[in-house]
Amino acid sequence: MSGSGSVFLIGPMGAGKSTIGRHLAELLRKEFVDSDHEIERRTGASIPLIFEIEGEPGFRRRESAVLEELTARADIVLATGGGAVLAEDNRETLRARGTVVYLEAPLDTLLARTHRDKNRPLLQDGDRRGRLEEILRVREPLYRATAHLVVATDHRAPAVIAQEIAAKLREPRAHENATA
Ligand SMILES: Nc1ncnc2c1ncn2[C@@H]1O[C@H](COP(=O)(O)OP(=O)(O)OP(=O)(O)O)[C@@H](O)[C@H]1O
Ligand SMILES: O=C(O)C1=C[C@@H](O)[C@@H](O)[C@H](O)C1
Ligand SMILES: [Mg+2]
Repeated sequence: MSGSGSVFLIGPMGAGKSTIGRHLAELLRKEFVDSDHEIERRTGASIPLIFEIEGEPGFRRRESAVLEELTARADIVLATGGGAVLAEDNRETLRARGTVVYLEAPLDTLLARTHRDKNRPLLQDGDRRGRLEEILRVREPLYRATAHLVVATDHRAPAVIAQEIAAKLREPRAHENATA
């Protein structure tokens, strides 16, 4: 963890990174930035279209470039994309430049929260449960290894979770807990 004052939210699709991030930024009086939105803004294309044209590898290259830039900023709350932890460079950068908070939720909750959304190309059609299960199997250890703090998000409103994160961030040394 650095002294940048920035907070980076990680976790799978539907964990609430974008939603909770906005609340948290307001509470902490920091700027809120969403890396998925930033990628869309810079390319002028939606995430599904980027996946369609450039494939997942193309999207991941854009994601890493945007993360490299955004994580260098001080005093922001950053909602990362669900796959941000897949690249080792991203994991190292996140951990070194801010306090990393893993928002976790059980599979059924994640499925319910991403049920209607058409903006997540990795969860369209077919066996959504099977795909999300596989995604979690691969990523869960990476989320844990990258996080300074782990926060459960099930059965609680985003604003309440944001308050809990803000309180934890105020605890001396709490965010120094290394899970890696
Ligand atoms: N704690 C919560 N309780 C109930 N619903 C929630 C909670 N957090 C988020 N949601 C809802 O779940 C959906 C997904 O949340 P959000 O878009 O913030 O997830 P995300 O982690 O940013 O996902 P992605 O990685 O795909 O960007 C939204 O409709 C949001 O309103
Ligand atoms: O979990 C993922 O791999 C993704 C999550 C979203 O935030 C977007 O970054 C994109 O849909 C990919
Ligand atoms: Mg999001």
